[in-house]
Amino acid sequence: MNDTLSSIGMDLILHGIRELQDLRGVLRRPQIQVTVGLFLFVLLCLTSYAIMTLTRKARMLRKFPAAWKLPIVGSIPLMLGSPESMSSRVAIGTWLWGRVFTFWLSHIPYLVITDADAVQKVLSSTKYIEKGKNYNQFEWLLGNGLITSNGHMWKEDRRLLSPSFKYQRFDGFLTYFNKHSKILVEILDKVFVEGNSKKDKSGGKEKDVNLHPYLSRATMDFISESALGLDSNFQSDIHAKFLEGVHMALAAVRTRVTRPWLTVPIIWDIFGFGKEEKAATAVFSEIMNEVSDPTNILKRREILSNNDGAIAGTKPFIDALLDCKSNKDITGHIHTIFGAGFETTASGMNYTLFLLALNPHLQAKVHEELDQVLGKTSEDLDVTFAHLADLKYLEMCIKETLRLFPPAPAILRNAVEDIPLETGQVIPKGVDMLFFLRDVHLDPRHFPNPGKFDPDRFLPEACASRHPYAYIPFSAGPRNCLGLKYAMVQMKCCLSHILRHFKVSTQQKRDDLKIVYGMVLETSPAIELTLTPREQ
Ligand code: HEM
Repeated sequence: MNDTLSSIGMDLILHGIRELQDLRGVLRRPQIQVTVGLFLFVLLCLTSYAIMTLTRKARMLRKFPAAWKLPIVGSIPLMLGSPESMSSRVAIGTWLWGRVFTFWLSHIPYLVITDADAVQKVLSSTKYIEKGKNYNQFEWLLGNGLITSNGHMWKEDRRLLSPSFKYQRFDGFLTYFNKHSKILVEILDKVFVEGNSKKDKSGGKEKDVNLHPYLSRATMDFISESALGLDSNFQSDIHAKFLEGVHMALAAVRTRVTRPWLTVPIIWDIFGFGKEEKAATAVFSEIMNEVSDPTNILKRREILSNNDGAIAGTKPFIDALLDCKSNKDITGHIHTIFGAGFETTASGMNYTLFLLALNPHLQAKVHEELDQVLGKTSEDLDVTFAHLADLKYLEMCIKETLRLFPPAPAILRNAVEDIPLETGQVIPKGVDMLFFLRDVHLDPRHFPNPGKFDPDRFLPEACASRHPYAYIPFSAGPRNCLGLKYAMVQMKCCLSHILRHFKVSTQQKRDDLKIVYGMVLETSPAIELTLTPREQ
């Protein structure tokens, strides 16, 4: 009996193999290959057409204007082109389809939002605080903490971190900001005054210099000491490799953001991006492991218990974190604060200096204010909170800069439920919403002649009558930037030191620069400036 069964089984297997061989033979014929290929293609087109038109999401999204789309690839062809042209393509999209439109990344729909009313509807709500799906690719920089977390975890983290970002706690931070700003001024003095900047070969004139790396290193020192209470001395050259790594990794993020079809892991690796990205992020991780090493945390605990090394009144972020259950949690939060806090403020300051260089008459007003508030002499002076409160025009210049060059150019949210808009349209549950902050800021309904650099837009009376969500460089609502006040104090303090000592000029024009949307807003080419001592 068993023999009969096994021989039948054997026959069946042999029969199956023969059938497969026949099928392979058939499939080898070119006509059949073309037919099967065509069949699969049509099937794929029909499936993708069905997803883009018949699903619940698609039917609800039909109420919104939509970017042109094709079966299978969706609106991806509109993304082809250099990363530098992405910002102008968003602007063209806004012009063609309005301030809320749908964009299909293959079969995945996104809603691009740059309308202040729609922004307010989503960002002001405590319900719509879930981040979009794409944040995991930023984990190397931002850690696995507040910025990338969702739901219950986010609420816990926000509750834990919020007290340490209270304005009253920043008194001590000013000590750090003053100390490292003075070091920065000394370094810049060497670069520009002691002739270390390269001469322009053609005219023998001083060549403009990219200040961004100097500003980044200074902001790393600010954040390092504010977070840990320990001086990591990033402005010395030891960490030069680190910035290189960060900028390489940011370039990889730019590629990911602007060419999402490359980010399928296998394609990413085949094109060699994976290797490059790993090498770049490894440099950053190395530094992160060093600064947020548990031994540093222990050292900080020791300083606090001995109370001998801490600057009086200074409470670094880590003090608020020492209640965390594990050192691993503390390390994660420190990583997030670092990642969020250095490139953003370095960019904000670089763009402010650039726009003041292009507008010497406005720069003169800043200098006048600095002379009035801080005194004309170049004597060593620490900027205090009282000074900062009086530096109103400088603050208006920074705010206007963040409107035109918001360092964090875009944010993502996921619709955890249907979101009805005032217009009658409903954002369907599950769709990712993409907010381009610079494009929100360039709406002429809220900022007439939007491209013009005009700090007076931030006079109190002008702000009072403006739409509350027309200006959102730090995002807005319950999930806004926790470091907003910290960032403003830090940028004002550091810029007042730089501008007290130097006049800033540039040979570049605004039109020479292309805006590049990545994780941080960049320009191509990089901004280059010349600093001249004011006392000369
Ligand atoms: C000019 C400087 C800065 C700008 C323009 C800026 C902008 C932003 C934006 C737009 C977000 C929202 C991100 C999103 O929803 O995806 C954000 C979140 C955040 N920022 Fe900033 N930021 C700046 C500086 C800082 C600094 C210096 C720190 C820390 C010291 C910081 C800490 C954070 C944190 C922790 C979050 C996450 C908040 C949450 O999800 O609850 N930021 N920032």
